[in-house]
Amino acid sequence: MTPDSKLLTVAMPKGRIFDEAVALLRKADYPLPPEFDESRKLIIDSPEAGMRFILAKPMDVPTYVEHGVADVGVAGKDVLLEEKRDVYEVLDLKISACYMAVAALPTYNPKADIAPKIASKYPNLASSYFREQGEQVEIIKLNGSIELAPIIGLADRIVDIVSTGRTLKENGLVEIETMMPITSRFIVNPVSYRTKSEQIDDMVERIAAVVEGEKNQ
Ligand SMILES: Nc1ncnc2c1ncn2[C@@H]1O[C@H](COP(=O)(O)OP(=O)(O)OP(=O)(O)O)[C@@H](O)[C@H]1O
Ligand SMILES: O=P(O)(O)OC[C@H]1O[C@H](OP(=O)(O)OP(=O)(O)O)[C@H](O)[C@@H]1O
Repeated sequence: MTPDSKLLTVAMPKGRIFDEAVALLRKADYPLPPEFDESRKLIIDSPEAGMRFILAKPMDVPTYVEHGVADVGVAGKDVLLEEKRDVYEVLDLKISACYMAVAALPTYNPKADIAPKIASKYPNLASSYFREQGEQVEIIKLNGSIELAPIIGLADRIVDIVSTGRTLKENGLVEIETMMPITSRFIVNPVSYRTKSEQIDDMVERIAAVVEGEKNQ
C-alpha cells in the first residue's frame, strides 16, 4: 500500500496502550471505524477522519514517526527514553500510567555489590540512569520476564516497569528505587509538523481538550 499524502498517518501502539488511545481519539470526536475493535488489519483508513492508522509494536512507533512514514504517533515515555528518536513530543496523554523502578531480591546488599549486573528490557534508559548516578554497572538486555533474572542469578538488580506491583510481589522482589513516572505521549515527525501543521495542530488541540477535561473530572 502506498502512502496517501492527503491522509494524516497515525502510528498507534498495539497492546496495552491501544484501547486507551482509541478511547481518547473517540472522545475527541474522531469517527474511528469498527475495524479498530475487532480486526487484525495493520493499516486502517478512516477517510471521514482524514486519517490512516498503522498499528505497530509499541517500541517501533517512534521509528515510524522519525522516518516520516507516520506523521504522528502515540508512544510510552519509556519507549521515547529508550529509543531517543528524532521526533517532537508535543503532548502528555496521561494514559497507561505506570513507572520505572529498580528492584532486587530482599536479601540484596548494595554495599557488597562491586560489579553489579542489571537486567532490563530498556538497556539505554538503564545505562543513562546509572551513569547519571555515577554508578558503573553491566547491563544485560532481556526481552521480557525481567523479574526472573535476580531469582535465577542472572542479575543483581532489574530495571523494569511497575504498575500494580503485583509481578514484583508474586516473584518475591522488592522495589529499591523509583526512577521516573511513565505515561503515553503524542509524538510528531518534525517535517510533518511544518507541512501538515493545520491538521496536526487541530488534532493536538482536540486531544488536549479531552486530556484536560479528564484531569478536571
Ligand atoms: N504494567 C505495564 N507493563 C508494561 N508496560 C506498561 C504497563 N503499564 C503501562 N505500560 C505502557 O505500555 C507499553 C507496553 O505495552 P505492551 O506491554 O502492550 O507492549 P510490549 O512491551 O511491546 O509487549 P510485548 O513485548 O509483551 O508484546 C509501555 O511502553 C508502557 O508505556
Ligand atoms: O506491576 P505490574 O502491574 O505487575 O506490571 C508490571 C509488569 O508488567 C510488565 O510485564 P509484561 O506483562 O508486559 O510481560 P513481559 O515481562 O513479558 O514484558 C512489566 O515488564 C512488569 O513485569
